[in-house]
Amino acid sequence: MSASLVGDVAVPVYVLGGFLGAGKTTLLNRLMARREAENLAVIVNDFGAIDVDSTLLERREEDILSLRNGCVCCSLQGDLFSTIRMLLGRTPQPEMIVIECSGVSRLTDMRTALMDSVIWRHAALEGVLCVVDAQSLVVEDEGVFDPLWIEQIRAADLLTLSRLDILAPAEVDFAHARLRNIASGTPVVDTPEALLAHSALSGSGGRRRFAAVAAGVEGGKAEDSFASLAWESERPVDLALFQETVGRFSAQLLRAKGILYHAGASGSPLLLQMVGRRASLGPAPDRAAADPRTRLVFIGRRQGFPSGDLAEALDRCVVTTQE
Ligand SMILES: Nc1nc2c(ncn2[C@@H]2O[C@H](COP(=O)(O)OP(=O)(O)OP(=O)(O)O)[C@@H](O)[C@H]2O)c(=O)[nH]1
Repeated sequence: MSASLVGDVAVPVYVLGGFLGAGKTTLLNRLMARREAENLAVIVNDFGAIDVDSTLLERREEDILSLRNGCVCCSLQGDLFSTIRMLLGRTPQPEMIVIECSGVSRLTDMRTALMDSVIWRHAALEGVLCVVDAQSLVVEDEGVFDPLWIEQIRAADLLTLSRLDILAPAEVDFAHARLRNIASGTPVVDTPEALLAHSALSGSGGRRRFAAVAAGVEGGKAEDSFASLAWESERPVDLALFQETVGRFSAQLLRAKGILYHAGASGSPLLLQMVGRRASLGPAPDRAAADPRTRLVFIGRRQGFPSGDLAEALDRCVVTTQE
């Protein structure tokens, strides 16, 4: 790294991780809304080939940098370092860099990557935060928890639960208890305010703690166990047929998201969000109109991922004649 590119004080870096659809982007939006005045830079990593997350972030475009089609913890590590270097070369430098990992990033690998001796001196990892879907903690059997999900939870300095708003009080207690079983001793905070006040995110304790908890993890790249399909269309889709198609494939998918242009009466773009079997179609953010095409990403386990069949079925949803 060229000395002329960097300042004297290391820029703090925060890693935001969590499994597919856990609520990372939602939380980031909430955190950024509370730190509006600051000169934050956000690096968003989408596992799929289409960048959906930066469309969903309510922040000035120049603050958000997108890395897609892989994971920043492994295949996109070189791109991550180049992006951090580029940010450090800005005048003024960002006050803080937040990296939103893809849902299949291994957080221990992120720690190791960011401990690179040169990067560390100029962009210092202050804390790793993991968002955990409380609803999954409540409804899933412990035996089916994904090993990557467990790894992400255990690698974090700080945990936060999402979807508490849709759980009953007893379920919230149950989710907390289950989380303590997986990662006893790691602090858990429930609100953005508490998160921002926490030492692991305020620069007062993260680095020391970080050094203490860094640990190796066996095995190949986490992303090798997952596959994604990026599907785009210039023409609108038939909404009913699309919904039926996604429903049919949902058992083979872990996550789907993106912008949908349909042939319905209003024609305004929709935002698809599917996490596990839970799917919703709501109004797309205004900035989606800058790129008036349907652009969707589907993610599942590599084994048995229905890439070809799903792409063909989606192609059949495209409206070819005016009805
Ligand atoms: N009710 C409720 N819904 C939430 C909460 N957090 C996230 N969601 C919803 O869960 C879906 C996925 O949220 P995202 O924030 O996009 O999740 P993500 O972890 O960024 O997803 P990936 O980057 O694709 O892994 C969206 O439909 C959100 O609106 C929450 O605290 N409560």
